[in-house]
Amino acid sequence: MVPTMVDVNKPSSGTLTREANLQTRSTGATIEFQSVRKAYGSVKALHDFSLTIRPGEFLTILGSSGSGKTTALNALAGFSTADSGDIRIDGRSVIDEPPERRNLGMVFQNYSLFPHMSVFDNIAFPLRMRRMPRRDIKERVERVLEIVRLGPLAGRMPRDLSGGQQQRVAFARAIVFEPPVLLMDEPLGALDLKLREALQFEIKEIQHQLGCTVVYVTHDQREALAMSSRIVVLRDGRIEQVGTPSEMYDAPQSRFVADFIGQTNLLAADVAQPGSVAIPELGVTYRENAFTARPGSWYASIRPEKLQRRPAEGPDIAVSVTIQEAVFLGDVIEYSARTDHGALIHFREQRRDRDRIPERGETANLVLRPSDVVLVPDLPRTGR
Ligand SMILES: Nc1ncnc2c1ncn2[C@@H]1O[C@H](COP(=O)(O)OP(=O)(O)OP(=O)(O)O)[C@@H](O)[C@H]1O
Repeated sequence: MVPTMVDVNKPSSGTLTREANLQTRSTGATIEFQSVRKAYGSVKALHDFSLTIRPGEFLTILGSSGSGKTTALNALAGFSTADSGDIRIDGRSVIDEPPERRNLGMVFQNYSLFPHMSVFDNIAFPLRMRRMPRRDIKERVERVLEIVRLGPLAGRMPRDLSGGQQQRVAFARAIVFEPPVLLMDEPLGALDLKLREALQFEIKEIQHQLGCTVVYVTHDQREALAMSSRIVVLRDGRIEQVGTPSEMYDAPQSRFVADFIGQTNLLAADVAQPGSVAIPELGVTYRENAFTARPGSWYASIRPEKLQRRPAEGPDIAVSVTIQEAVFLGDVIEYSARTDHGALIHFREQRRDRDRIPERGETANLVLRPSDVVLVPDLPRTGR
């Protein structure tokens, strides 16, 4: 699929020279999905998918296996045709255009390098397809090799590279023609954790410099939180929530998102009247002044770091627990504990010097602020 990635008819606008300062460039395109639908037989892979991605945004499509992430990306790339709806890049409908005319850079999980070409030739390929003069090709490839820190390996063949290096080459090849949009489908999925984290950082840095719009697909919520300007959570082909990483973490709008992004404690909660909340498994009832949830059944989402062993103050909620397990993670200790009302909850503490770690069977008093409890509805699965 790689040879068809580039638009041979339309050379890229800017020319990257040695003098070019990448940091001043901003070439990202606006992408609009308008009511895109796609079904495979009776499976509705994407329902009425509408989303506007802003120029230069790093937008991550996050969801579990089968939620429709790749379907959305493939519709944008042109590898599959939407059943209905429109997709626009900078206002221009691309829905009837083949992939090679959409001018998108792409990186996939399986590096898909040309095995018979050197690193240099792999990266030069999109430029040769565009019939760029030789000297310009050399300049650009060398510059991009520098960006991905592979200069010394220009002459190597892909089989002589590590997985991380191969993925850097794939990335270099995707950005060498300065596409206004870069699509990435689980690009780091095959790499080990340390390398993945290092490359996450590098990709972010480079995207900042290039200013291109990135649409990134992953099922890894940590990766989504680390990299994105905004995240779209997909569930069964529908958008469950769109927001910045901190919005998704601090203000999930459903039980599903609260559970999917980060760790949390989810406990049944009853709102008797606006402002009065009972969480029976914690044995607490409290008032929340700034609170607007309708009376009825909700879930309380409480992040583990919000539960603290400290004296209660003012309106704080106090919960008495018995420690079950303490997991030592270096700078942080993670605990599981049982409340006096039978619920298993998790809390997390920064470790300070010489802190004694409570042991299994010890009791502890945990405290949290009412504003740290996020009430979320349990939206049912909608089905396909
Ligand atoms: N070519 C196809 N034929 C039939 N069903 C398909 C096809 N491609 C995808 N599907 C179905 O559409 C749904 C969405 O698939 P999609 O590949 O978009 O999910 P995904 O979120 O990318 O999953 P994963 O993380 O596993 O790649 C799934 O139920 C899948 O089985």
